[in-house]
Amino acid sequence: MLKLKGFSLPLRWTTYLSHSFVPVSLLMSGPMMPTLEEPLDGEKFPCTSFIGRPQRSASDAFWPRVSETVDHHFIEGQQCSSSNSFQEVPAAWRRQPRSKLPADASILRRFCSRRNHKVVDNLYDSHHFHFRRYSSSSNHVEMGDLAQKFFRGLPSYVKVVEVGPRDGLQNEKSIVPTAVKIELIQLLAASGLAVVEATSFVSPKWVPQLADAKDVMKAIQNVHVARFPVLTPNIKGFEAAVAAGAKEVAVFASASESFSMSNINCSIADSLARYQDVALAAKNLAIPIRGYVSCVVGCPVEGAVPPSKVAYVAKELYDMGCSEISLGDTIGVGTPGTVIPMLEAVMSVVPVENLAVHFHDTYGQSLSNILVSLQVSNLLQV
Ligand SMILES: CC(C)(COP(=O)([O-])OP(=O)([O-])OC[C@H]1O[C@@H](n2cnc3c(N)ncnc32)[C@H](O)[C@@H]1OP(=O)([O-])[O-])[C@@H](O)C(=O)NCCC(=O)NCCSC(=O)C[C@@](C)(O)CC(=O)[O-]
Repeated sequence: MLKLKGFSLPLRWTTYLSHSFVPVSLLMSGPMMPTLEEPLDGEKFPCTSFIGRPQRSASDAFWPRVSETVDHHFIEGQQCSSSNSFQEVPAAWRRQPRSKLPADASILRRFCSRRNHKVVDNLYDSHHFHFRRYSSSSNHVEMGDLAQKFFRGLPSYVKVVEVGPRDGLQNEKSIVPTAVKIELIQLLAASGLAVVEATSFVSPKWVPQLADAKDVMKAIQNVHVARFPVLTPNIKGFEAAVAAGAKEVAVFASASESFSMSNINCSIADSLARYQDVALAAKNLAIPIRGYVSCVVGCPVEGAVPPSKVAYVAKELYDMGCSEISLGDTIGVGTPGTVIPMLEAVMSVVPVENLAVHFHDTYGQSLSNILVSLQVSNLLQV
């Protein structure tokens, strides 16, 4: 919990990376693969019963929650969580809750500025740190060489898209005051984050938490240090977003039919048709549009999702004009063993420069998934 303007802000950080991927075809070879573990056994992931619930108006009606203690934890000094998570988290995959979370705005500032270095810089800093540590000791010269070889396989540039104010807050039951959201966005931007996904122009009946999207956008119009894309599920949302001052939008499809129905109340095909309209309108106004694909490795209802389905949806979004396709492990069930073949399939149809990854940390796999994604994207550059 963060306290901002006297309000306890239940932040949920989502890691969303966009970076220069490089097409790769020989991904499954290498000594790493046999040691990979799956957090869940079998084809089916744990099911939730939220599909087909008559009551969809509550913000958590389609996103099952985990308890606060499971949900909030830190990985390498960052608060990570998954808003789109299962209720049942296998005990073996639970992490210890962080006992001391930042408690006021000044701590949030420190926290935010540290996060500015997260994933991009934290990832690299920690790698460099390990490398220096190993190579500074004569006992570890060999390890230094190994580390050097290993980390040479990472891209030199990674773009981070912060999605906390949107993805982090969208499932919170208690409505976060608009002023708190605005301050959060301002602080994130002030910390140096170049892209902060600010809110969603979705139906307030489906996501009451973000019903103040217009007011939030209005209040950040004078913040010029960052870009503030917003989610738009249809042309109505797009028009409202543009009227509110949005200069970038994102559409969100799914690789799972069940999830598509549950999330946006239509089939994958219908959603793609809707997004065609949004993409056309965005093109006419020269507004950059990004596309998410949800459930890229697993769906809470359908279980494992075939990489070919992800590739299909990603390609459709790319072809209609999405300049960046974000591949979302919506429920955090991905592991390097499932993420790599998925990336391989998508990279065979969408240029790697146009891909991004979005991992939830439900089972503590997000950092390893990010790492393999970076490695996969850079493999041909090594
Ligand atoms: C898509 C709809 C709108 C379809 O919802 P629907 O009920 O099928 O829509 P409808 O066209 O029948 O309209 C119903 C009502 O909603 C209104 N409406 C219709 N559109 C809008 C709009 N844009 N903004 C405001 N209001 C809207 C519309 O005007 C009407 O109002 P009424 O006449 O009943 O008063 C709904 O299902 C919806 O809003 N879903 C959004 C759900 C959502 O935001 N989910 C979380 C997104 S996160 C995600 O998907 C994953 C991601 C991106 O994080 C990556 C990852 O982790 O995988």
